[in-house]
Amino acid sequence: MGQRGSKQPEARVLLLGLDNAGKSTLLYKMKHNASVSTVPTIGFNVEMFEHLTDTALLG
Ligand SMILES: Nc1nc2c(ncn2[C@@H]2O[C@H](COP(=O)(O)OP(=O)(O)OP(=O)(O)O)[C@@H](O)[C@H]2O)c(=O)[nH]1
Ligand SMILES: [Mg+2]
Repeated sequence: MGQRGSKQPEARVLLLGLDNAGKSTLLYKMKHNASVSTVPTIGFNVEMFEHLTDTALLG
């Protein structure tokens, strides 16, 4: 994610929520742009992905 010199900003995002809230579903939807079936997460999920942002919105 984010090569050196890239103008695309990097961010580390912590996604917190109650059990069964849809955290994993949202994570994999953003990563793969697809709806995936999930099982309850033991521990935590860590994923890296690129997501184009509208830099104008970021200032
Ligand atoms: N109706 C509806 N169901 C959703 C939505 N997002 C997720 N679900 C369903 O909610 C259930 C739990 O989703 P997960 O993504 O596994 O939830 P989680 O927060 O990761 O759960 P834990 O890992 O157990 O904490 C699954 O059956 C999903 O299909 C949504 O936006 N709408
Ligand atoms: Mg989960």
